[in-house]
Amino acid sequence: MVSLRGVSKVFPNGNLVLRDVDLEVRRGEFVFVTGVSGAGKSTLLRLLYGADQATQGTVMVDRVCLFSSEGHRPYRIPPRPLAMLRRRLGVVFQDYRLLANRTLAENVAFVLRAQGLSPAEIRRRIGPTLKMVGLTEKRDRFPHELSGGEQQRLSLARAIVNMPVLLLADEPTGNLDPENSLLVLQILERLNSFGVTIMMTSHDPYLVERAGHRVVRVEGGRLYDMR
Ligand SMILES: Nc1ncnc2c1ncn2[C@@H]1O[C@H](COP(=O)(O)OP(=O)(O)OP(=O)(O)O)[C@@H](O)[C@H]1O
Repeated sequence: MVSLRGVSKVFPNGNLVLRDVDLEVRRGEFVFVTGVSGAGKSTLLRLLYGADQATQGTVMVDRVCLFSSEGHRPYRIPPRPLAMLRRRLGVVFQDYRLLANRTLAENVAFVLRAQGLSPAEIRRRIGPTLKMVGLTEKRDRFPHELSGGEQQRLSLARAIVNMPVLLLADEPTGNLDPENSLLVLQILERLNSFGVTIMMTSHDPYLVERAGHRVVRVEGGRLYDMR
């Protein structure tokens, strides 16, 4: 599902964040990406959905090449195939990125509308998605009426409503108390049991330990397989 070969990332200001990193993630895996603040966890995920570009190496996601420096000239995925790939990905951010003036149901519907699905298909998908994240009763509320944990679960609903093959979750439990963190983890595990590949960053050792999934660690620009 994910293949990084010899990937380095240097920001224009000379900041070397990833250095010759290799990573293979198989379809259906659940992988935690750990490391201290500023280690490069978000940068790693951003390379996978094309929000940022590698400087060197090869980045492949679901058999699509996003970047490769192997030819005479670096290959960068053009906007159209990138948009096609992104339809198969779900992305969750720590800061939720919800639409404040739309209800929960509309927040979820928005993603599908942007993808051109019919109103009937959109209606059909909203119910099960909100149910999965435990927000069925709140479908007509607005984001500001939700707790932090509920807002994060809504952002999760938006990421999974298009049935992604790969879910990239950047600190989805970063702002949550232990109880809500566990709830988010359980939803991700349920998705994973349906075959969705999950990559999640976290600096919560308790959560990572408890979950028992594969762990990779970003440290000093390198990537280490921990478990
Ligand atoms: N656009 C940029 N230009 C220069 N440096 C950047 C840029 N974006 C990120 N960085 C630097 O790259 C490093 C890695 O950042 P990144 O956000 O990937 O870390 P992280 O491990 O996700 O941290 P956190 O856990 O705090 O979210 C940091 O030192 C950061 O300052």
